[in-house]
Amino acid sequence: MLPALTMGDPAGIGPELTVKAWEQLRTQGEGFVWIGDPALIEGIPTQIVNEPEQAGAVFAHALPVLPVYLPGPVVPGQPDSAMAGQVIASIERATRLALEGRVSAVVTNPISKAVLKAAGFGFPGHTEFLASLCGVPGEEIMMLASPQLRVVPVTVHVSLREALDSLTTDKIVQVGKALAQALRRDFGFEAPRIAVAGLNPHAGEGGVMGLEEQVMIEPAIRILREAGIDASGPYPPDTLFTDLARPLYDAALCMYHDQALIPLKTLDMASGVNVTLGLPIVRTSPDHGTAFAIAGKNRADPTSLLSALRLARDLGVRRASGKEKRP
Ligand SMILES: NC(=O)C1=CN([C@@H]2O[C@H](COP(=O)(O)OP(=O)(O)OC[C@H]3O[C@@H](n4cnc5c(N)ncnc54)[C@H](O)[C@@H]3O)[C@@H](O)[C@H]2O)C=CC1
Ligand SMILES: NCC(=O)COP(=O)(O)O
Repeated sequence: MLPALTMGDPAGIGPELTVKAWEQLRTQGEGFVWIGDPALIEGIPTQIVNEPEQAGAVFAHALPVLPVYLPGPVVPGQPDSAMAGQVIASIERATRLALEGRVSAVVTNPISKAVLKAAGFGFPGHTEFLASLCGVPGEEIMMLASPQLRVVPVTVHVSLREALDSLTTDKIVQVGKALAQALRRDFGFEAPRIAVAGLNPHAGEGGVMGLEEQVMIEPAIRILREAGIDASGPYPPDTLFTDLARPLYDAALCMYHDQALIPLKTLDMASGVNVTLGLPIVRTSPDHGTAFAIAGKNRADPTSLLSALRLARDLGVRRASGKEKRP
């Protein structure tokens, strides 16, 4: 079974990444089925398939496409909210196929949150939309993973002010527990070590630089530890991601989006992968966005998409073997 790769924003770098991924994978016995408008694909052969099961036999000689036709022409770098319905339909179809067990995973090309919102899309991004499509709204966890670091932000796509207001002990515990479970199930850690970041400079320095560590984060760590999870901290965020610190934990639980994503992307944006934990299906994506400024210029680096496809395969294999072992 192959993963499904969604179209993403047609004016972004998704089509070019799809072409480059096909070129790299076609001789390696791996593949994917792309759900999008074949008119976006340039320079390589495409073949329309009616069912995802046909894609494996096609992949070595053409990009297999489950078609979703756009309502008009696309200019690279110029997003158009008139395309939003098809962008969303591609994600919906991939998810449905994954829930039906007909594709091994959903791998998403980047979408523009602002463009979709302008068209009335009611979700901050894929992460929340996929949880809703899978019938588990609120259980989604966003992880960014690279060979050097795994990070999970407790609060995600909200303003920094809103992130601070919405941070609670309960939320940190909920995300920490889900993270521990995913590290066991999906990443094979028997006793995962979770390093919890502080919120304030110097993790509050004993309350001199903020009280959130004492009133919110430390109690959460205690609850996680009482639940048998190897959580520790809160650690000063400025040294949590150094070369010396990273080998000491398997994932960092961070308090807000940029606390998590800045170190990951600075260390290795090319290999970073976004993984949605807490879903009944496997979903990965590149860690970057639509990169409109370079769309259509043959400058897009497919490494992150290739990493996302590889991780989707590995997670699928691990979940399948976990199921086999259960009584
Ligand atoms: N999973 C998703 O669908 C994601 C979507 N986005 C969306 O992407 C849009 C643009 O976001 P930005 O913050 O500008 O981030 P971005 O990742 O699109 O671009 C940041 C910088 O990195 C470069 N870049 C990104 N990917 C690249 C690649 N594969 N090869 C070469 N250069 C690359 C861009 O040219 C730009 O200079 C936003 O609308 C955002 O919502 C952002 C992150 C993830
Ligand atoms: N910054 C990460 C990000 O935007 C992920 O968005 P999505 O995968 O939820 O669409």
